[in-house]
Amino acid sequence: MTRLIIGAMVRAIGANPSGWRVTGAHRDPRGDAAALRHAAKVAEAARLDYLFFGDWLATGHDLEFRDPYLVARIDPLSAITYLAGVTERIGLIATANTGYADPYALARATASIDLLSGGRAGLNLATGSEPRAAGNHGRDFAVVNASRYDRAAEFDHVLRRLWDSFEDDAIVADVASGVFLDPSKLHPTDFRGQFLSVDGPLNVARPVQGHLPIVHAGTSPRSRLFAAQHADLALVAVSDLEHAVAIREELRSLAFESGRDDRTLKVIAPVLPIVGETREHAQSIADELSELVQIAEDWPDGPPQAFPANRSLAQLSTLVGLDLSGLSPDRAVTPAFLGEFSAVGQELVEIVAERTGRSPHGERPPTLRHLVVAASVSASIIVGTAHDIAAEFEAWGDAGAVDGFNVLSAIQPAQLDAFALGVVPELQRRGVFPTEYEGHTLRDSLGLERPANVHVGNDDSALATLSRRP
Ligand SMILES: Cc1cc2nc3c(=O)[nH]c(=O)nc-3n(C[C@H](O)[C@H](O)[C@H](O)COP(=O)(O)O)c2cc1C
Repeated sequence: MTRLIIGAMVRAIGANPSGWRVTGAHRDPRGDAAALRHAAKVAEAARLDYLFFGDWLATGHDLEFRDPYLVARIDPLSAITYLAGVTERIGLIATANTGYADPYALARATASIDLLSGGRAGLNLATGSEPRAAGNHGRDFAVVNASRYDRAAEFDHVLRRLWDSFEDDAIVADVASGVFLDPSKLHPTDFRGQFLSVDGPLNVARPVQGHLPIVHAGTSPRSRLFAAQHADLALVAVSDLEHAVAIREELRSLAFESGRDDRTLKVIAPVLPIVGETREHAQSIADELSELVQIAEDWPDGPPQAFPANRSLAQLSTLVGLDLSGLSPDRAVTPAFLGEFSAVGQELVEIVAERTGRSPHGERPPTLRHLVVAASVSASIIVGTAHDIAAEFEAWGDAGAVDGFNVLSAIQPAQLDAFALGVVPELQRRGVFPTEYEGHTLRDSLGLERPANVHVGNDDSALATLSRRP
């Protein structure tokens, strides 16, 4: 039996493109403070391991149609700092982009949050490939993009060196003698690399956790190598269980080859469960979400320029192998119509049936809209009761496909509440998720040791050479 790691991937207005349109959903980012507080309280009461905040360094009208939560959101370091003050046990992971962040400023902010939260902070190092981010930071995108993983490796090295500036017992604060600091235990960083140059030392005490747990999310082989060499949690996009097993094996062997204990690399998959009291109830929620996703044909005068091309009957036509132009998106897929579909089209119909309960042979057949949505919304969705979802999670853990899940909520707060109050107790009943926090820090929750300070037991002249080699 596997102890799963479970965190909530927080998207304040919901992770489904139409989640914000559902009655009762949080939809105005100006009210995120209350929404984030609520999410944190609910997740902590359910004993989730962490709240995870992604990031995106640009905005625009196109994002409204793709991932509306990206349009306007609280910056992740601000979010976790805020939540550190209203929670006590749950881990708090923020994303930073190594292409644009300044390592000294980031080491300082994250060490501070770790100290303020009693050792509950984690850091997701993204190399994000959004071209508009470059313009927002006065950088050349082509340069940033070409070298992003080399810079990320240097960045991780420098962060750890900065966090090691103070030995744990460097601050003496001895009232009797008047000695505040033992200067032999404060170490310069003195790093000169290809991309980064940092003198140090950092002006914040060593984080409670020594080094914050590092997360990395990506899809390319280079991303996987970076995760294997530098991360504690690898966040991977997987299509199915077999794919997940293969990716986890690959990551673990890369970690082993790079000289690590491969068990210290935890592989986490994002998943979007749609939870209902019965299977039919869950399917009706998924059905409503599909109905509320706008597709190109919803605009009588043509969709806005920024609208995604894949959310259209034109795109669906190529998948099902039929010309659907001019048809209504609400056209039912009847058995006769289905008979004309390609194999890919038939598979889409099966996905829709699994998610929404609609079948061409039933009373409520799927429509073309359902197929467009199933083809264009890429999240890994599981629809069912708490029992169904817990059983699926357990099966993935037992198959060695993942060490845990980052849980997305389609509708906030309703779906995070349903997961926390329904699925988590079911996972606990099955013995795959603990009922209490096991320790005090995020590392404790993740089963990770606190790393030693690189300066302890080392002589600094040897380190001077090391520090110049990322
Ligand atoms: C599950 C997952 C979550 C991600 N979250 C973020 C994020 O919050 N911010 C970001 O800039 N990039 C994020 N990324 C994108 C990666 O940082 C990277 O840009 C993308 O995977 C393409 O680069 P790659 O080919 O090196 O993997 C995420 C990727 C995955 C798979």
